[in-house]
Amino acid sequence: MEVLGFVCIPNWLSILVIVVLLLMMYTLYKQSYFRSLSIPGPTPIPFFGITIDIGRKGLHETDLSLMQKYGRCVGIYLGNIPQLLITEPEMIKQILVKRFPDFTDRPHTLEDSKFMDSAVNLASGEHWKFLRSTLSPTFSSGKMRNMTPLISQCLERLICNGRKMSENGKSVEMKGLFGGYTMDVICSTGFGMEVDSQSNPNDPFVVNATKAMTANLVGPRILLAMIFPDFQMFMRGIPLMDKSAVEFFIEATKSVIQERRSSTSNNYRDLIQLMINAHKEQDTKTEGHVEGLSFDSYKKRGLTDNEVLANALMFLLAAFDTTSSLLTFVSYCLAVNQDVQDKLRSEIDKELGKSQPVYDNVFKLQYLDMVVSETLRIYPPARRFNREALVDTEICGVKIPKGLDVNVPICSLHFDPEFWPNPHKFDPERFSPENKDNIKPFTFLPFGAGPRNCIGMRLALLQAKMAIVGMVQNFRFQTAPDTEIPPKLDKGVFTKPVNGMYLRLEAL
Ligand code: HEM
Repeated sequence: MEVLGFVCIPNWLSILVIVVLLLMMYTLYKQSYFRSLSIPGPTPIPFFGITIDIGRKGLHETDLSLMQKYGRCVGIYLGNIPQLLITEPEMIKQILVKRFPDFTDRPHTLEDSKFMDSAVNLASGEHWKFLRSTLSPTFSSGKMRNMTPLISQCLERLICNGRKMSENGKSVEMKGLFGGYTMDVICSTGFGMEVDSQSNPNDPFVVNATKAMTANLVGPRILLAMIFPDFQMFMRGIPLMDKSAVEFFIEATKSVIQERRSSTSNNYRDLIQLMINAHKEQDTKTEGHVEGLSFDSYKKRGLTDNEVLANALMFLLAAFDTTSSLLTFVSYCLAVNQDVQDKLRSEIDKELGKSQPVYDNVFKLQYLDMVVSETLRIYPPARRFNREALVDTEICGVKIPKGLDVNVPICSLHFDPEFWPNPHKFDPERFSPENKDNIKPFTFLPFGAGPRNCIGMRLALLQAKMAIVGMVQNFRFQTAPDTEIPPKLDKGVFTKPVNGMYLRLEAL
């Protein structure tokens, strides 16, 4: 191609320049979204938005500094995907509770395969309503009480393992120890399976759960989806989660289902049995989500095979890392705050002595609840959750267009000095009966809020509280020379110690 009659540019170069120009126009157009809504936020880097910042500083630091600089309602771009970050309690309340019908769904940005759309955490509209109401009874207080003996067995193994590991006086890696306990609880309460992953950290359940949780968030699939959100439908076949790990869990779940269907016993009380009971023989080949199908029609249709599998997998993934992280950080906080540990041990001694923690006594321990709450404030296992605006709307004077991905950055809320004086200080007294009423509603959200909050909250708290009581009755958590203080944290969505959590367990 000739330019001005004398400069000759090769055709490939002209095409390249045109493509680059078109891509620039695309990204500039996408990244002008918040300007037109007059929502403040950082100037995005073309194509990447603020992803480079997140990669460098981590999600926690990035979210915190954005709130400090731009206020409680910030517009950011994940690549070219606009996301609204909200830390204004009144807005959060409106979105999660008061105007819930306008924000029922989670956005399908960076979504996984079609298969996982049938999991309750990703499902939408009437389909979500049907799944949530079918699965919710598994987490009722009656069901939790029935699950207590199963959890007690796992706790006995935890204590026994703690003793073995601490015998040589060396430090113990707590995330691994509690990971095994959490996995055992999930397998027995979710699948009716006895798995001793605590004695065997190489147990395939633990290995595959860890693999499945480590979604490749810097892989080409994610980068392309962030830069070209309009073309996501062409990327859906490429799974986010490790394929072999997902296949492992699908096969394990299928064999439990097969066993149960051929069994005549009706003694099973776990999640998988509840789902099997909600499965109807007719129409099992229908895809999970059916456009336009009403709640009543879903109920009539029953759970499909895919829905049973997807929700079994979700149950495992949602429960494993979150609950084991909570336990890991509680043990760390008790080791570096010996006065708090002493006070907790006194409460346990006074209320329970050496008797076993069970459903009816752990929820009565007030100081235990204060310690767990303060740990969840400083180390919320999940750092963000989100909703999608289903209509064009306005909340507290902010225009929110249909389709916008609205995020609640939990850490920013939990570290806001206006709501939490001296926010970096570990102080369970913030949650004492006298102080609790001063906590501003919607500023403490480790489990989210509203009709779409964490479905497993009660189970997570039960198994975590039982484990803390059991451990404090039998050991003193102590720091060791290899304890990292403060722990270096993972930069992603989940709060975990990057270099493990090494503590000494002094047997009592
Ligand atoms: C300490 C442990 C846990 C923490 C901190 C946690 C935190 C959260 C958060 C922040 C959300 C988003 C809530 C919202 O959008 O309002 C959530 C949702 C969810 N969690 Fe948990 N979770 C934990 C344990 C569990 C367990 C044990 C299970 C399952 C047994 C579970 C299953 C789910 C599911 C299915 C959802 C999606 C609910 C829906 O979309 O309807 N979680 N969790």
